[in-house]
Amino acid sequence: MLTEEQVLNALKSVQEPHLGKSLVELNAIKELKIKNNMVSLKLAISQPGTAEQMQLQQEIVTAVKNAGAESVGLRFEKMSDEEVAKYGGQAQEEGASLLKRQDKTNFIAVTSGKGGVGKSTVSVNLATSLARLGKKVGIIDADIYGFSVPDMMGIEERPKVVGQKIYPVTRFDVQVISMGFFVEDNSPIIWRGPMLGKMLNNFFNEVEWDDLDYLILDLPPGTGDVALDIHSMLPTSKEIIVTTPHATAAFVAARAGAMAIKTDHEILGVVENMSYFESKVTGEKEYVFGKGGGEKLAEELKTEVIAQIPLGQPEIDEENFAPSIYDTNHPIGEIYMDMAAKVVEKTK
Ligand SMILES: Nc1ncnc2c1ncn2[C@@H]1O[C@H](COP(=O)(O)OP(=O)(O)OP(=O)(O)O)[C@@H](O)[C@H]1O
Repeated sequence: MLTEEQVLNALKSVQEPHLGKSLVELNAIKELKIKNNMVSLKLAISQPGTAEQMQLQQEIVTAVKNAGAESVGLRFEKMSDEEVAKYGGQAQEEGASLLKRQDKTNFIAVTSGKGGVGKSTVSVNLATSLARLGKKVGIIDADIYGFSVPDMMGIEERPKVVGQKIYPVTRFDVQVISMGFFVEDNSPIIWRGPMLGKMLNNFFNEVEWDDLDYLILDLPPGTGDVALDIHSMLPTSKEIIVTTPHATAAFVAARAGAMAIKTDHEILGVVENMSYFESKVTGEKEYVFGKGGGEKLAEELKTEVIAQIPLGQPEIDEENFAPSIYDTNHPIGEIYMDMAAKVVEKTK
């Protein structure tokens, strides 16, 4: 069994990037929990949200894993100015980077255990509905293995690039950035882990986001590298988990949820998609994919079901073509508006 002492020992060799002293020497470890060899750490550093933090994260994870940890969850906070001054550094000026605006922007990661359950559909409709409620909203299509947000929202243009800066495309008052904007002809991309994290980091730092109340992250399904990257890059991000009502789907989704719990991320709720089919004629509900998966998952993750979305398709609007966006007067559009209102309530 891994002990606190072993973890601290391992961290003696890791230096705070801006102060040039070890994390232990700086008293930077504010919280250390170990459960079944899974380590969770809270650290105070002088300049959170910089590229150096990414480097530091990797060093910490490597060191603690080498000491015997199975997984390492990290949270960062800003060291007090007094401490920074004491250790010989200078407090950093507030910059424009999104990662430094975590107090102003609510980051909401939309995840699922497996593909095809409607995670992207939920993400784009949540984003659009929040914008319809008057919120300033952005969305990052981080589902690098299957980016679909531009198509779903009917976006044909590409972001403007001026020098080093990328300007998101705005559609339905939502600022949109997708991996799909940066690959030619839908060609399949094979991403290596570090490249992926780097790309995401660019999305946070090099995209000129306008003010944002909400940034929705459409993550790849599962509990892989990207989910982990997001968890450590955005300590304040909250999570919505999408599942279908099928028991197996809910079981797989529970794993994605377990990751959020392990890394201390708040789960805003479960969305059960494809919950039922409602007959337009009789109004009768048919539970095509089973029943109760969302409820069961919510119970397991100690959260609630914030929406049950039936099977259905948006009306096609030739003028304003967006194949996956529901209108506010569509019954499913109304469900999404209710869900967005719940999200606003929960993130107040
Ligand atoms: N409630 C629904 N009723 C009918 N079709 C739906 C519903 N939700 C999603 N779909 C359809 O199911 C397919 C998969 O949805 P979507 O791409 O949103 O899933 P995903 O979980 O993001 O998948 P992936 O991880 O593969 O990107 C799409 O064709 C979408 O239009």
